[in-house]
This record gives sequence, structure tokens and C-alpha cells, in this order.
Amino acid sequence: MAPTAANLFTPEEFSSFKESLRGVKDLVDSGIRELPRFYIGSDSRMRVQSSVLPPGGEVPIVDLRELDGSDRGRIVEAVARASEEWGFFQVINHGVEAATIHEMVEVAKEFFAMPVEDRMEIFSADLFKRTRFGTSHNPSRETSLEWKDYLRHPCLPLEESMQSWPTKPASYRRVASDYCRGVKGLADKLLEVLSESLGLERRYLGSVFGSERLQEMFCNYYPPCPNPELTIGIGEHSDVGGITLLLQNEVEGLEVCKDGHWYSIKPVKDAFVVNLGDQLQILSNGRFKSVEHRAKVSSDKLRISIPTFYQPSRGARIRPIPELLDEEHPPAYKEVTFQDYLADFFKHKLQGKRCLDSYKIL
Ligand SMILES: O=C(O)CCC(=O)C(=O)O
Ligand SMILES: [Fe+2]
Repeated sequence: MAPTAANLFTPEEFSSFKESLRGVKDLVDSGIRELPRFYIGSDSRMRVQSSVLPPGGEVPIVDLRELDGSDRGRIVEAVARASEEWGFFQVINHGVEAATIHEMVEVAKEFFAMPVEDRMEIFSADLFKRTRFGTSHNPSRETSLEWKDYLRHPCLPLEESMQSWPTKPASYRRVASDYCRGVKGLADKLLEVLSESLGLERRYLGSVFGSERLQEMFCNYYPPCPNPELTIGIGEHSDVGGITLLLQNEVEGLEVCKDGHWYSIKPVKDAFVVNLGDQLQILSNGRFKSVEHRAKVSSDKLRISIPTFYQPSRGARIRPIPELLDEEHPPAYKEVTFQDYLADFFKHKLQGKRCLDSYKIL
């Protein structure tokens, strides 16, 4: 029988469950038949309601094949429209080798196929530890958990970051370093396109991001879930940083909110899903949208997503770009450094756009 009511547990029971937890993959491997009550979404952001079919439209797909040729103007325009209307788009013919992408998904699968003890060697619940295996988003602050495990690590500077990466599976460092180089190349190209989409000089956003810009990646693992309708893989949130480039396997689950409706993003083979984070909403003075999204889980399919977060330097001054302001467009956000914004964000559980809203000039 399916579990019915949430929060049928005491704080002590929740704490002791969290202390013994080695991730959702481990729960599944232990043979659980129903969703542990600690995963039953305790508020509407943490579970998926039966959804009504949205009115129409789809997250745009942008073909980058002719980016350096005659098609640049059309691509810049398509990216501008997608960034203003959806805050999301998918890119194809993006220049990251298909073999690099496939190997990355495979090595992520291998990481989670290892005995749990191997993952636990790098387990940490400390949100500020940059290389670690973890589960849910911020268990110490959450009132219910997310059905998700992940490997997280920094990617820049590459050589230095690699020293902290897992040594198991044996091919991890080689495969992920190729992948990080490829994604960085694409992210830099996209920053140029986004600058032009705002009517700015090509290198504008790159110089705001600065020479110590951050790149980090997650391998998210959402195993099949008993009672997927009662929980969530990742709750509603907008991304905190600059741009996110997400690779996913062929399993649907990512949904984006537009005009109050949730739209599913259909996986396109070898494509990246690109979305803009809070820093770009501030920099563009609200022209680009950092849109809420979430990931559902499935009863019978394993979903893997590999987002790369491409971020400004910690000390970067984030404020509406002066060239975009005039009397009709006064600054809509207060200035903040990226590191202060991050510190604020990670103090809380995921709560939609709470953090961004707190920097609004009312
Ligand atoms: O797994 C997904 O599709 C979404 C992941 C995500 O939104 C995130 O990690 O910020
Ligand atoms: Fe996200």
C-alpha cells in the first residue's frame, strides 16, 4: 500500500534516519518497496502535483552549427528570445564531441554502480565542501528529502581541481577532464552570444565573469522511485549562478515553469539544456529570466543529469549592467558580490526565487 500522510515522524527519527543514510541508490539496493516517509514532500514545492497540460509551446532548440558563419545574427536573436521568454533553451551542433558526452554519462553511471562504500569515501554533508558525494540538497535544513544522489566537484582551474576528483572509477579523471574542457569552450561561446543578445560587445559578459570564473559540475543520479508522485528529485528552484549547461540521459524529468505552467523538457540526443541563473537576471536587469525548474523522478527508469554551473568569479560585482539602464529602465536589483550572494543562498533550503527576490529594488 502506498504511504499516505507526510511528516509521520519525530525530529529524532528524522535525524537518526539522516545519520544512517548513504544515499537513495543505497536505499533502492537494500530492496525497499515503498517510499520512506522522510521523502514524502512536506510542501507543494517538494512533490509533484498532478499537472494539467500546459497551453502550448516548447523550450526552443537552437542549432549552433553556423555560429561562426553567416547564421550568427539569427542565432543571437534566437538566444535572446529564448532567454527572455523561457530562460531556457537546448543547443545542438554545439561543438562538444559526441564521444566525450557519451563517455561522461557512462562514467557517471559507473560511479554509482560501485559499492556504496566507495562513494562514501568522499561523502560529506558540508555544503561548502566542493568535492563530495552527497544526497538530497541540504538535508540538515530540509523537512523532507529529495530523491537524488550526486557527485559534485569543481572544474576550474582544471589541473588543480582534478587532484580532488574521485580516483574510482579509474577512468573518471580522464573522461571528466575532457568533458570539462569541452563544456568550458561551449560556455565561453555562449557568454559571447548572450552578450550580443543584450546588444553588448561580444566579450562583455566574459569580462564581468572575470579571470577567476568558476566552473563546477554535478553528476545527479535519480534512481527509480517507489511512489514518485509523493516526492521530487530536485524541488522548484532557480539556479544561483551564471549559466547552466545540462546533459541528461534519455529519461524525461526536468520541468520548467513558464507563466505558471510546468513544461517538460524532452531529452534531445547529445544536446545540452542551457539555462540562465540569478546572476544573469540581475546583470540583464531582468531582461533575461532565471526561471524556476524542478526534476521529477520515475517509477521504473534511472535518470542521470550532469549540470555544469559556469559562474562569475567570487569577487565579481553583480549589478544591472550600466549600458542597459536609462530613465525608462532604472536598476531593478541591488549590487552584490557573487560570493555574498552564494553565502546567502546556501544558508537556506531550496525555496524558489527567495534569494533573488531579496535583492530586488522595490
Ligand atoms: O536534474 C535536472 O534535470 C535538474 C538539475 C538542476 O536543476 C540543478 O542541479 O540545478
Ligand atoms: Fe537547477
